[in-house]
Amino acid sequence: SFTKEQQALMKVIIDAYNKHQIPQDVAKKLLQDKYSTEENFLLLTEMATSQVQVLVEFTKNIPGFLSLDREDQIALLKGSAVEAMFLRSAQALNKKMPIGHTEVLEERIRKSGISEEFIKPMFNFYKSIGELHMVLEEQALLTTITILTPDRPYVKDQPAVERLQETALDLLRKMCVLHHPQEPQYFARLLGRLTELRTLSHYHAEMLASWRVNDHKFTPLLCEIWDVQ
Ligand SMILES: CC(C)c1onc(-c2c(Cl)cccc2Cl)c1COc1ccc(-c2ccc3c(C(=O)O)c[nH]c3c2)cc1
Repeated sequence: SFTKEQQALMKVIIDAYNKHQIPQDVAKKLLQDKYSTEENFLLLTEMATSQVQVLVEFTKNIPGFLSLDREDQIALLKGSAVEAMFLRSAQALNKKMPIGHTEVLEERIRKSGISEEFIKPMFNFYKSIGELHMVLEEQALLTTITILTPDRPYVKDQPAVERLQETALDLLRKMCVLHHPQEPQYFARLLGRLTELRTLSHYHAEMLASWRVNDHKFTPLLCEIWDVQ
């Protein structure tokens, strides 16, 4: 059973997760009929930029986040942006998006100039997330826990971040027991995805480098959060 504080925390996180979504008009652009590698890259850049804005707004709603040292807030956002976007794009690809959206997003990711060596682990991850059949609360808490990772580069007050992350981990553990009573290992499986996210984050740094070699341009927001250009 959940304490009063845990119920309040879950409500705040779920409301923020539902409130901060990519605007429909941006998501709809995925359906336009141009499928060149260039066009796919431009659309994905627009999605990522919109997703980062959504991520910043969501993060500001995490109880305790705005009380952290300001520079640590930036370090946590920069350190978790790629992982949070893997989780969000995984949920988009696995949820029954409006007809055709899922296939279109997958198609554009596969044909955006990402080399095959990264496509494989990326779509294995998407599949492994889909197989978990997470409920919304688990998705929102897993994203929260990823953002509140204490050992990101340049975080000064790690214990303060640890305390916030532990609160979210306690809540996620109970959520897993509630929604997956037949699977005592479910919580451990979810945390295993966080390890896979770190690996993907390293692949992503190489993806960025290879896009840049081919003179692909990113938006100012992405350049800032990914320290490129
Ligand atoms: C700069 C570009 C080329 C880039 O670089 N690395 C990655 C990238 C890639 Cl290719 C894969 C994983 C992570 C990253 Cl950062 C990307 C593209 O990133 C994204 C981010 C997020 C979405 C995304 C999210 C939600 C939804 C959604 C819903 O919620 O209803 C409906 N449509 C959605 C689309 C798509 C693409």
